[in-house]
Amino acid sequence: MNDVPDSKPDMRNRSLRRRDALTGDERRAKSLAIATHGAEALAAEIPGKCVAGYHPIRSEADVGLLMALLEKAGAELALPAVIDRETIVFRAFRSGEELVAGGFGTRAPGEDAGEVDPDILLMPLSVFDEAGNRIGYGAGHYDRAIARLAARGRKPFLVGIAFDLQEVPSVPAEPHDVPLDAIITESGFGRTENGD
Ligand SMILES: Nc1nc2c(c(=O)[nH]1)N(C=O)[C@@H](CNc1ccc(C(=O)N[C@@H](CCC(=O)O)C(=O)O)cc1)CN2
Ligand SMILES: Nc1ncnc2c1ncn2[C@@H]1O[C@H](COP(=O)(O)OP(=O)(O)OP(=O)(O)O)[C@@H](O)[C@H]1O
Repeated sequence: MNDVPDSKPDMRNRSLRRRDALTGDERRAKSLAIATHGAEALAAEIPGKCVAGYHPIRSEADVGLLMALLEKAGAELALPAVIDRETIVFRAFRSGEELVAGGFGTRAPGEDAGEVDPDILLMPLSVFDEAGNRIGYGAGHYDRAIARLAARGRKPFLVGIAFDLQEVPSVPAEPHDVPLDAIITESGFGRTENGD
């Protein structure tokens, strides 16, 4: 046996291969369960809060229904838009509003939508562990957005969104990585040790 730790890209590739192998029906059923768990856990504290979700790409969990439920519970919504290779911003959004190409295959509100600082980030994950360490797609977009919000004194509640099959025993954390406060999968909503 060897004790060499897995590289982040290897862990990401393996996890994304498992996620890609889900059927459309499985993804829809699991996304529905994620919406139910997320709405139940977050609805009470949501009125007036700004929640940034995402428009799914590749085989990501679809948080469209969760966003709509949170909007109904009183949330303002936002979606990320890529403005350059290193930077995403969050733009205000209402369910059903038209979106434009948002970079990297994503869809986002256009430039005329107001830029907002979210209170809650629903973050798509490639890989995660129980402690709330995560790997995204490797661009550092979310890490930098969180650092930028922190520099303005904002500390959004970070909620990872993934399927159970994306969990691993341990994700190697680097100094710039900010751990998740909570994780929602099809089996439930769980706060991590950071999210108390
Ligand atoms: N749905 C969704 N929207 C999002 C993100 C996301 O992860 N998911 N983002 C999260 O930051 C930002 C966009 N950044 C992205 C950065 C890279 C890739 C991507 O697919 N990159 C590589 C794959 C890398 C790999 O497989 O190792 C590619 O282009 O193929 C996608 C989005 C904001 N919006
Ligand atoms: N706060 C930051 N400031 C500057 N560079 C950063 C910051 N956070 C991450 N980066 C850079 O971004 C790159 C990708 O980081 P990492 O591998 O952690 O991506 P990731 O967590 O998969 O991406 P994401 O945050 O978009 O989900 C790295 O080269 C890293 O140095």
